[in-house]
Amino acid sequence: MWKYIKPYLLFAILAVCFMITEVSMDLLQPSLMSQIIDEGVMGSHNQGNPDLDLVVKLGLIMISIIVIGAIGGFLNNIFVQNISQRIGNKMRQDSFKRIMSFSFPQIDQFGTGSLVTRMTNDITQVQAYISMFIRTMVRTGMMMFGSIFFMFRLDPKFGWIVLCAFPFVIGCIALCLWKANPLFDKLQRQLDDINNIMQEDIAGIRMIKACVREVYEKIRFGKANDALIKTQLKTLMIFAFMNPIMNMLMYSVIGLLIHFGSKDIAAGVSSPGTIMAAITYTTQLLNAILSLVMLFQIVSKGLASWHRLRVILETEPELVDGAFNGQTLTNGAITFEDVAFSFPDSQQPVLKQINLTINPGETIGLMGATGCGKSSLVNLISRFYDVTSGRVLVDGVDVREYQQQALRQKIAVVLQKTDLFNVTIADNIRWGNPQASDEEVVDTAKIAQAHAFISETENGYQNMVTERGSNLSGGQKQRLSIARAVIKPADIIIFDDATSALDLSTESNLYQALNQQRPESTKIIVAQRIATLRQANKIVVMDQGQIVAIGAHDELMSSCDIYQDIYQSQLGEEDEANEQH
Ligand SMILES: Nc1ncnc2c1ncn2[C@@H]1O[C@H](COP(=O)(O)OP(=O)(O)OP(=O)(O)O)[C@@H](O)[C@H]1O
Repeated sequence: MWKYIKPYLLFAILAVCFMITEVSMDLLQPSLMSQIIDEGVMGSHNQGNPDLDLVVKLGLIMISIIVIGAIGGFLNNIFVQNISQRIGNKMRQDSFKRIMSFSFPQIDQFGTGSLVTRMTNDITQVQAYISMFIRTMVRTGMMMFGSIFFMFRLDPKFGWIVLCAFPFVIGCIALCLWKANPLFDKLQRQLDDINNIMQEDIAGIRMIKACVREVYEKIRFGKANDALIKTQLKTLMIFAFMNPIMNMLMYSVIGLLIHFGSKDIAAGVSSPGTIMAAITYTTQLLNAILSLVMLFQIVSKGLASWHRLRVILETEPELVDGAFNGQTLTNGAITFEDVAFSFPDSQQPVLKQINLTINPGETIGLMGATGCGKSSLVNLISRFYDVTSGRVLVDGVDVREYQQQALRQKIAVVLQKTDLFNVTIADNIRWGNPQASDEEVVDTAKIAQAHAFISETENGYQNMVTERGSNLSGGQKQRLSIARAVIKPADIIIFDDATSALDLSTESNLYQALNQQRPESTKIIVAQRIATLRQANKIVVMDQGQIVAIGAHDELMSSCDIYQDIYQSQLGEEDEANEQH
């Protein structure tokens, strides 16, 4: 936390100075008021005759004090808000940067909902904590000590009455915080749960409606929401007890002050102004204690949130950058050397003994039953995950030795799941290469077989894509994702089941155009359909995490049983594909 506060230390000191000014002015008021009553109105120094000149003079001083106090409070507020907003902003930026450097398993470990809660709600809590701390801590501390000091000055007896009430006040606050603190942690975790459900449900609303699961999801959300409300109410109940107890304590003190004060007035050793000032100081003290309670609540919440943020800020990225900047002699060569891979937290090997060499410019088809490890294998090339053993080399260099950005600059990937952004079609394509000209965008869309449908839309390339591409068909989304990858000047292009929503003719045109326009790029095509892979230089057949055969279509037809079985099961499609050629 110090790291974030340090740059604003001067501002914080100034804010404290303004607050001291405000509180000092507040503390002077009751004494002045007492003087106005005793000397001005009651004329205690003028044989009982009211001194109106003194009342006007002291009244003007009092107004000046109020104005100075208000200016101090105003400036303090501006400085404090400025500091807390800037600190929150910096924390948000740092957390975002750190999250961007996390590996996929690290993101999974936190959960998207929790990361969003930490970046939003937790940062707001920390901001509130910082501003309350600077503002209320100083104000409350000064008010408490100042009020007690002035009470002793008015009459030591009054000071002792207030001091005797203090152990009860502190005991009451300590008890409440001890009870409430664990609940603050719980509240944040329950907010995580709610955010997770909300995120899943809003993103998957179409599926929820399609499966008529609205009621189930409502119940699931309701349960999480109820749990949160229950904890919130528990916390509120704890603090709801506190205010009346504090009020009771302080009114008892006021009662005692009036009791002893009236006796002193009767005995002629005190005045009504003194009693009034003592009561005002007690009220100021009560308010200070009540804000202290609030401060403790916000500090406890803020600290719980800060702890959750720290976990993000102090989590080291799992994938450590290598030193290599990606300048190689060859472009697009890939080698798997004895690679094995398991997902973190899983003992089950997903890939075993993978040995494979892919030459620059080659087109490789990757096929096999669902779940056999095809995506896992291609994910190792971009270093989305690290191998468990063995090596993956890109252009002769182990991917772990690359600077991650330099490595990924060489590779364009079209993932199985299409993610488009809420910008224009042109900008979605340009995402792969922000420097690309309008002409390049159109040329790439033509390769991806997207130009025709884009041209038919009302605004063409300037048409907005709605969130997650919900205004496009599955095949259109896939084609835009392909265009986004192809526009990137990469040596390697990976299609991970990227054309599953395209008909065979469109798919065939796409690969033909790609081979013509980008002959030098190495292409890896993961697909289930043999028709998709027939033009590949080599087809790699996988089964249960292992490579069981490598060869061209005709070779595999005569030597690989698994390939033959897949061929037989897709015979209808094959005929259609032959017709396309
Ligand atoms: N993030 C993950 N954590 C743990 N296990 C995973 C993860 N992703 C995939 N798996 C498991 O790893 C295995 C291989 O998955 P992978 O996605 O590589 O298969 P695939 O051949 O690409 O499948 P498909 O053709 O269905 O896309 C599967 O058994 C899957 O359950």
